[in-house]
Amino acid sequence: MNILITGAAGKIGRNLSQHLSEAFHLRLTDLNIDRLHTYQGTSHEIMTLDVTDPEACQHACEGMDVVVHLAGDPSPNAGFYESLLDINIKGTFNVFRAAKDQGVRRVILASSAQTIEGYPIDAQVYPDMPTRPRNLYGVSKCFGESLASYFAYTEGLQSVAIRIGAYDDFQPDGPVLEARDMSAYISPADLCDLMFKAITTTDLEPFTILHGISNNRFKRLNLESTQKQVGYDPKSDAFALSQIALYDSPR
Ligand SMILES: NC(=O)C1=CN([C@@H]2O[C@H](COP(=O)(O)OP(=O)(O)OC[C@H]3O[C@@H](n4cnc5c(N)ncnc54)[C@H](O)[C@@H]3O)[C@@H](O)[C@H]2O)C=CC1
Ligand SMILES: O=C(O)[C@H]1OC(=O)[C@H](O)[C@@H](O)[C@@H]1O
Repeated sequence: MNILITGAAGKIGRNLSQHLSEAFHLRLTDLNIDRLHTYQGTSHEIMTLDVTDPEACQHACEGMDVVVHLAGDPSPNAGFYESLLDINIKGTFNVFRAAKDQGVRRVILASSAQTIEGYPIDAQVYPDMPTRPRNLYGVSKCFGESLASYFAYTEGLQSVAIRIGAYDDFQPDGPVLEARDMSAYISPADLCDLMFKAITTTDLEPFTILHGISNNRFKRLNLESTQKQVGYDPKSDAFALSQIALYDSPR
């Protein structure tokens, strides 16, 4: 299977690319490909891609089976005109448009827990509840989900939106996470597992929303449908990790 990854040089992209490189042929793209030099001379491709350029997106999607769209401004404080409009909104449209035009079978979108962050902190959110973003970054991810649904049901391009939570490598000597971030936490290993399953599961609906958090004792997003739809089996629990951190290395 040929897989295009946008934003492959970013925090999530570097980890995911490494994980997927054993099983698939990858076309790794980013605005800045310096951090992808380790793939030079391998069977994988490296390509500079600015997702705000529609023609370049068409070229990048040629011959691909699946697109994993990670490129974007990941900051919940990002400004609308400063970056969200061009990168997260127009860029995401360019990637979906090109994927459809070039015959890609499935697009996986890096959506976010920020699509529902406006719900009260003690509410657990299910995928079929209306979105409730608390910032314009979350709004840009809601746009991405609507776009994915449009391409799925109107244009026949299967799509999956993964609402990624607080992605991080838990460092025992790092800062203590707040309760919300622990309930929305996803470990790199769990996200890699979920992405792999989003790529390989065959019997999905045209458009699917998956919840990307770990098996945290208290969960900001409910995992039942995600587990059922793709067999997601998360192993990490931020609350357990944090107790280990608190007891093992007093801060
Ligand atoms: N890190 C997290 O906790 C979460 C991240 N996400 C989403 O996952 C995706 C990846 O996030 P991270 O890896 O954390 O962010 P990151 O900032 O580390 O990586 C994003 C990558 O996109 C690239 N990029 C930016 N503008 C571009 C453009 N115009 N064309 C092509 N590439 C461009 C950057 O060079 C960077 O390598 C983003 O879409 C983000 O919104 C969603 C939920 C949580
Ligand atoms: O909701 C969250 O915790 C995360 O969501 C996101 O989409 C952001 O990119 C990341 O900076 C946040 O930490």
